[in-house]
Amino acid sequence: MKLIVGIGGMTNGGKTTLADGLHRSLPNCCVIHQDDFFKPQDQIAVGEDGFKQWDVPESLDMEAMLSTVQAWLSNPQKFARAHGVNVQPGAPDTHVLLLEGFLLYSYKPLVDLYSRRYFLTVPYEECKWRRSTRTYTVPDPPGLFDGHVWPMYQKYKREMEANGVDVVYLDGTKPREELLREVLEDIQNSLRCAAL
Ligand SMILES: Nc1ncnc2c1ncn2[C@@H]1O[C@H](COP(=O)(O)OP(=O)(O)OP(=O)(O)O)[C@@H](O)[C@H]1O
Ligand SMILES: NC(=O)c1ccc[n+]([C@@H]2O[C@H](CO)[C@@H](O)[C@H]2O)c1
Ligand SMILES: [Mg+2]
Repeated sequence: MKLIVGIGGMTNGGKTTLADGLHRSLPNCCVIHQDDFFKPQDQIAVGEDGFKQWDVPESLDMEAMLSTVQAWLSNPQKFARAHGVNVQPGAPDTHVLLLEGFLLYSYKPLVDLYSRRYFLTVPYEECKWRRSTRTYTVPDPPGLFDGHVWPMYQKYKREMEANGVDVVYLDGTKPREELLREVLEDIQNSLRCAAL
């Protein structure tokens, strides 16, 4: 049985933290990080606002991300081994793929492949504060959060809702352990239901 789970939501909602926790807790579980599919810096458009447009789907090579998902789908055992995930010999033949990223539900060819779509959010002030503590491979220039990151987040979330994408919202201000427990139980339930 194969289950694809999306850990999506806003920047600094806690997606990578949650995905890492799930990865450690679930057997035969692989993770694909959307941030690994950013195009090189010189291919990122500069908007009329003067900011590099990182937070739009065009900044990501989503075809490459889809190919990676297809490689997992065609042979999850082989994919797991190639990515250093121990395949449990005696365990039921159950494989989970976690996709983790900030624009998971805006790319049509992927959107129907998820068995479950989570969406982490925190309030604006918390998001802005957490972001200010981070240094990305290309550090945020002054004003990027309010000028680009936040408006694009709102735009693509509105679009997702208008398209009727079914997501489970998670409150990213809850303690890490609580979020992990909640989502882990939910995934384990899905696995049990799918096995019936
Ligand atoms: N449940 C939580 N409560 C408080 N802080 C958290 C929680 N989860 C993660 N954090 C902190 O918030 C910051 C962002 O976490 P994380 O990197 O997991 O988020 P992300 O959604 O993957 O962000 P990015 O947009 O950079 O991919 C980190 O400093 C992390 O330690
Ligand atoms: N990983 C990167 O190459 C990169 C470069 C510049 C900005 N970002 C930010 O990452 C966040 C998603 O995790 C987005 O909000 C980008 O702004 C990433
Ligand atoms: Mg992250």
